[in-house]
Amino acid sequence: MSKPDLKQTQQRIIALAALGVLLTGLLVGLSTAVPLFHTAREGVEQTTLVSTTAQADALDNIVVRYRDIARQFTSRTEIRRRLQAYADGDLPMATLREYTEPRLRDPMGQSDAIAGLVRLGPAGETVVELGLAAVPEEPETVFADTLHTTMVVLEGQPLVRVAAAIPGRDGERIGTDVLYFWPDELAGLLAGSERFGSKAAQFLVEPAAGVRLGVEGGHEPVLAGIADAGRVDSVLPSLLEAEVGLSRLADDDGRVVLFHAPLVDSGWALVVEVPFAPFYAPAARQLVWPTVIVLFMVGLATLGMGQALRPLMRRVSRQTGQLRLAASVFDSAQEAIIITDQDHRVVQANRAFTEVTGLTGGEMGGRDLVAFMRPADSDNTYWFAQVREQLQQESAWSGEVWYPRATGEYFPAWQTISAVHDDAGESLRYIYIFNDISERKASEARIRRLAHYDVLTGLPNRALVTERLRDAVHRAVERRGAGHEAMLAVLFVDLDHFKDVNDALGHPVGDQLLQRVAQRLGHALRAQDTLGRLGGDEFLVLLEGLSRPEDAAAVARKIRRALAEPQVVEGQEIFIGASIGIALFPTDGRTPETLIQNADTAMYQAKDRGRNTFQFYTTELGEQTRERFDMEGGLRRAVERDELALHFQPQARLADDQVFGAEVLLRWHSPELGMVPPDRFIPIAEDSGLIHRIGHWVLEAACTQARRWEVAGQPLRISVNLSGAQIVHGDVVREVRHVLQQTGLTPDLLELEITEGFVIGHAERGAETLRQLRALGVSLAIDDFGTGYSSLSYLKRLPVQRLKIDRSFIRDLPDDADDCAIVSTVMAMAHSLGLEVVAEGVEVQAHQRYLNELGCQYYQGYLLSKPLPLAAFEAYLAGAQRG
Ligand SMILES: Nc1nc2c(ncn2[C@@H]2O[C@@H]3COP(=O)(O)O[C@H]4[C@@H](O)[C@H](n5cnc6c(=O)[nH]c(N)nc65)O[C@@H]4COP(=O)(O)O[C@H]3[C@H]2O)c(=O)[nH]1
Repeated sequence: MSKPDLKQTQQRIIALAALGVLLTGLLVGLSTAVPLFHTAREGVEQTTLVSTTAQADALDNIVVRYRDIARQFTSRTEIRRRLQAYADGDLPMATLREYTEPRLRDPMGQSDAIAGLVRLGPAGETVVELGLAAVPEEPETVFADTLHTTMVVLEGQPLVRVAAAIPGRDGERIGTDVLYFWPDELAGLLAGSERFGSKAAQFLVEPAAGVRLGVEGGHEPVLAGIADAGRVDSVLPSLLEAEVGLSRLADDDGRVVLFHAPLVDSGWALVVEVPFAPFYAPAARQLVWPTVIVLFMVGLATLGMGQALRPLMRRVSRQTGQLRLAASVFDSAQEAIIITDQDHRVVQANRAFTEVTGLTGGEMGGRDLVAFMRPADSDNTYWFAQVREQLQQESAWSGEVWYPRATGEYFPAWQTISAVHDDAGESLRYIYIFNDISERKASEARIRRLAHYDVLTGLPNRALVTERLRDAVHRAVERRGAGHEAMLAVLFVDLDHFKDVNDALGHPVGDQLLQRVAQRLGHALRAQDTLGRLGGDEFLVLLEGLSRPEDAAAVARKIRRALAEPQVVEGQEIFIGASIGIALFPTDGRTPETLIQNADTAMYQAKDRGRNTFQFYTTELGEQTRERFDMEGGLRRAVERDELALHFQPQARLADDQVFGAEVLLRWHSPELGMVPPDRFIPIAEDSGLIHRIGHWVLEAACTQARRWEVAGQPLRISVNLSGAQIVHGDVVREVRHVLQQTGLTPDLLELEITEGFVIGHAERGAETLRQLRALGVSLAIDDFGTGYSSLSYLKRLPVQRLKIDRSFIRDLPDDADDCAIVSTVMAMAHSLGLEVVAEGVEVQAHQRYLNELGCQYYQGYLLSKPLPLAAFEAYLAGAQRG
């Protein structure tokens, strides 16, 4: 309901209530007033009836007197005797008339009321007629009674006529006296109508004759037919019955009340006609004050009710507001809400429920919600019994359930059930509120998966593998505790030269290769073995339930065989080997961390042994690893601590021993480890990335020195060793350019040596970098030449100027035929490519001679000089110049 609607409803309620109070008040008023009015009305009516009856009696008395007068006339003995004689035929009419006339005139004259009289003989014949009188025209009616009273009009005068029978000797009628009376006395009474109220009128009615006597113009009696005065007509039946009573009439002339009372003797009746309104006005007036009081009280009650209703309405308004709020919360809530009865049957469901499930509240109405949803643990058939128990104890339950959608598919939901109790504490309704948590669960699963699985290969990651290893160790410890044998093996698998693949073919190819390797490793292992990826090109295999170390070796061989076949990635055939380190529980470690670390150490040893092989962990290996670790730490600080130094080994022409340059060789004087040979620390520097800092230092120091010699007028070409890592991962071109600019050294006084192994391993990218270096004006030499089987065609594509024959081929010259063949082949090859050759490790003159014979141009070696510190080298140079 909107706010204006609510206001309207409130106003309507107040209006209805006020109307109710008003009606009630009026009803109460009426129920009081009506009887009151009736009583008052009956009072005035009764009073008027009594007056009417009294008036009737008064009139009756007059008529009775008329009748008595008539009787007195008839009873005069002498006159009656004469009439008897006449009746008997004993007296003639004339005599009778003569005798009677004066005797009747006399008494008639004594009463003003008598207008006239007629004495009739036995046959109705007129004996005497005096005053205003006439023989009745309806003898049969008149003579039927001994005394007959009626109203007549003679000569336009209304008169009361009383006909009295004159009894004879034997009681028979011998004559009749008909007396006519002036009705003035009657009219006098009829004129005094004020006592019945203003505008009241009285009528003396002779019902049998159908006439009535009224007055006009104050006292003038008027006789008229009843039919002429219609109102009296309507009470005629009651008048004929001689009843006392009243009638209320309404006609075109208005409303009147007719009171009537009989005149007992004559059969006449008095009818009093009073106009309605003024007659009942006094009765109505009695109602004025009670009505005013009732209305006043009703008004007060209405006002009071309004006041009483106002706070009630405010409360209703508040509650309506709350209800409206609750309804809008119910309908606009994000959560699905279902209200059920105490048997968990759906009463109502909100819009969110429909949105989530696709089912409407109508479809759900009356459904058993417990049967509708499913427990999160589908095996738990008693779950709702537990829910019910908790609802009874705590009135609330929350947990995961599964709901169906309209499509039939189920989804997980987090649900809260609350029991809503009535005042008696009986649970009447349950409110189910739930959220669709399918997305949250999916992302949780995703996060769990990300946290435990490697994205690239889908294999368990380091965390999960470590966890599984921990579990396996735990199980193994328990088995051993129970007296059983339990051996575990951890195989640390590291791909050989994977970095080269990445560098040469790009990361996408590297990633695909890793995926293929993961698949092959997976196929090579049993289902119960664990395979994981630790990162980069490192994989870990966990083997349980081994009975001897050889079982682990067998698996390592299987892995090698699995990888032996070349992998084809994006059309390229890639041979990838793996170095595998094996650590065993319990001999090589009792915690996951130790086992993994020791397998890693063994893997390094396998790499050192020439790669693509496996190695069991040994205690000595552990020591080497520690030493390696210590060395890396020391090396890290070596540059700052100024522990590095350059040694220079002279290079000379074979033909005349003329020194033209020197190879720069790095030396590390570690305060902890003493003098460390480059063969030991350079690989560590490469592995740890320190090679970039160290290489830069060497380049800078060597060029600075060479520039000093150049400036001093003793230009010497220096050969600086470059590590493969510097070429591939660093920005060696920019670095060399920068150092040359910084020192001012003429570029062709700088030669960079790159090992043959590196050049072969990094065909394309390496060649490009060499071309850029060459473009700077420096010369390039391939170091350790002969160890890598470079092909002639391959060499042709590289911008190198010099080959340095590895000293391992020089050492046994000229006695070793193979070495002689290799060296002479290299010489021929170099010659055909227009490359110069430097022979390394020339220790004896036999070497020198032989090489000279082969046409080798340059050499270096102990024969000439060992690598020398700067001062010694400069002294050597000075001596050589002098020599
Ligand atoms: N037996 C014998 N040995 C001789 C003879 N003449 C020279 N040598 C040794 O042979 C090595 C020649 O250096 P390399 O082949 O470039 O081999 C170098 C080079 O690969 C690397 N290295 C040395 N300094 C650096 C450097 O500054 N940067 C890089 N990246 N590598 C370096 O360390 C390797 C070993 O260097 P060193 O121990 O100085 O060993 C040097 C040198 O002392 C000889 O007549 N007989």
